[in-house]
Amino acid sequence: MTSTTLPHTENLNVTGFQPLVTPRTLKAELPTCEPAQRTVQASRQAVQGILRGTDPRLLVIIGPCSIHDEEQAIEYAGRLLTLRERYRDRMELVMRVYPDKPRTTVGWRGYLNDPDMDGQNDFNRGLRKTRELMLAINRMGMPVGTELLDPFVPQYIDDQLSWGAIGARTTESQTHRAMVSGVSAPVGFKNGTGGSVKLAVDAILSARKPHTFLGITDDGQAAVVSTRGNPDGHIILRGGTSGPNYGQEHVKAAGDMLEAAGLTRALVVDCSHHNSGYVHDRQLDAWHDVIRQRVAGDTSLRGLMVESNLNSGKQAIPTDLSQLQYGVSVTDACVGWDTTEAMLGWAYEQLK
Ligand SMILES: O=C[C@H](O)[C@H](O)COP(=O)(O)O
Ligand SMILES: C=C(OP(=O)(O)O)C(=O)O
Repeated sequence: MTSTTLPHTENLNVTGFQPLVTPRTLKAELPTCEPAQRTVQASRQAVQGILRGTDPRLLVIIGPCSIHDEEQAIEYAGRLLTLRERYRDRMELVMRVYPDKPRTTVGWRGYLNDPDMDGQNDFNRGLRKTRELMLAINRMGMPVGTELLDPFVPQYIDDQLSWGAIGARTTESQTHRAMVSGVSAPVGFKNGTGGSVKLAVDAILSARKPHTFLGITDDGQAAVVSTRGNPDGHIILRGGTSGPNYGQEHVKAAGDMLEAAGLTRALVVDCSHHNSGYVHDRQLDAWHDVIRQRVAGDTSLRGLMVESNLNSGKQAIPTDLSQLQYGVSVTDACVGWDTTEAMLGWAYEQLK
């Protein structure tokens, strides 16, 4: 067979390649600064201390399900910062800044993937805007936590993260476990969507070890990446298809599983997702229950996650983006600001 008659066998389903900005270029355009670095360093240490049991405070990761508007995110960060400072002797507040969203099937994949919400998927602009936003929030003094989904992304924002998460849909993925082994901040693994906590325990064990995998360098060169291992992996209980898993029996079972694996009995509970049945106000049930368990003496409960926004509920993304409602989630429904304030104030009193 001559080359002209060879069948075409590659890139049959690929429609394009576009150059990606390098991490070094982006960091040169948006360099970190002393106030941001101080926020990150202090909060990482606080989170590590809470997870390792040397800091008795409660970790609270709270904020919108997804970011879609930087001005609203900054307004939320400013309000949360006031509460962070007010409650800092009993709680370490980290803001959920989630620009990279996993989807069950398809849907808008977030500010990092499609910052203009127009289906153009301008990743270069999304990465720029994401780094710019995280830097601005850290500069204010508000620490940032995010879900790490696309394996290239940490190279662009690792220096801005106080805490990271691997989502329920990717906790079992070897790629994500290996990626976490190189992340500079503590990272929580959600239990699987089916409810399996074992997946998250396996993920912690894997991410603690050194790994070698394929990634990119700061210069955007494809590379074989070698890592040291991340000692601060932990479980995030988020419920599963069979129901919530924040009750006492589930918390005990997860703690026992960690202990049997030789790991610290340290848990974060996500009040949202299957723990709220995706009904935003039901996050309060988990919030109250878990804080009561902790106050009653369960020291394995180190942290809580809440999906909260300026305004409550959720909205579908309209074709005409000028119709978007201000401060309302475009992914999962969130509690609004008044509820957020009341939840944190109540917890502060209970944690006396
Ligand atoms: O946290 C947000 C969502 O639960 C997650 O991105 C999955 O969303 P979907 O089931 O609407 O695709
Ligand atoms: C997608 C999220 O959660 P989960 O992975 O638990 O569905 C999230 O926290 O935004």
